[in-house]
Amino acid sequence: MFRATLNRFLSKWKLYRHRFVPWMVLNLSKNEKTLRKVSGRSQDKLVPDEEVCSCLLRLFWLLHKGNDSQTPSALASRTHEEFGTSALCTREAMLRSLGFCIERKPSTLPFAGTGVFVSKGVVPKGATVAMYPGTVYQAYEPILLQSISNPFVFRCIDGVLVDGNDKGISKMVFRSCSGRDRLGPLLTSDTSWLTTNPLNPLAVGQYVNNCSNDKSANVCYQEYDVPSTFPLELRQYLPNVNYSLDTFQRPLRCVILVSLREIAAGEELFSNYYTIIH
Ligand SMILES: C[S@@+](CC[C@H](N)C(=O)[O-])C[C@H]1O[C@@H](n2cnc3c(N)ncnc32)[C@H](O)[C@@H]1O
Repeated sequence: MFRATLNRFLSKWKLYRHRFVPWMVLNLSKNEKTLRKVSGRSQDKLVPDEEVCSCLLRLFWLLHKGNDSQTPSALASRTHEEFGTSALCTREAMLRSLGFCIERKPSTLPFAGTGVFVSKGVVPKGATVAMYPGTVYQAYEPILLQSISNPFVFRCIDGVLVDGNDKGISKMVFRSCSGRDRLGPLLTSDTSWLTTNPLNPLAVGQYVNNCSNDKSANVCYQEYDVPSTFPLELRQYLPNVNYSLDTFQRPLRCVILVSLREIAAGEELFSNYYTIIH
């Protein structure tokens, strides 16, 4: 009995420790060696930034066309129920612009909670399948409090952290930073990923589970720094925000999930939590 509980705790810890900031800091160099061994190509982008950008723009323009009758502040003040009725439209926009839909459902893995599945269409190899939403912290910024018991903190290769937790203090921080950065009535980030029906249907990447021996990775993480040329009116669909105002000048870091092979409808997405991205 005690042994079974201990084993359960140890296997949970093995998955969580890669998201626990003090552990990450203490194991940085060791991790990077392991990660390089696991991923083999820790430095390379699978898909060029231009391709990622054009895919996001295709989806965002379509979402925008559906929403342009409403002001950004009206969109921001929508209730969960109103988002619920528009979930169909956002999925329709995703299917039309990308050729597939994804959604959150109970994972096929026992005790793994929620996972992300392809629900319609086929994901081709090298497609932008999801985005990792959350507050972006530079390596020197304070995140210890937010990271406690938080399995959603993602570390990029340069030490930048993305907190994709949609609950508690993480949720409050995201909302507050997003409100701070709005330009008059114009929003520069999307807070609806904190609800059950994100306006940007890609913004569920934080729920992708880790691969295992019998469920190999079909997606991997890749950094995408939003260029200054990214249309201002479409920034309201980006599910990331900088923690500090002094980082407002640098390109916003987004993390996307790229398909490693063709993925059919019904399949669950799995990443490798060890994979370092660039
Ligand atoms: C970033 S969250 C992923 C979303 C999570 N499934 C949920 O419902 O909140 C990471 C956590 O999911 C669970 N998890 C992820 N991959 C798993 C796996 N292969 N087996 C068991 N649990 C897993 C672990 O609890 C881990 O700490």
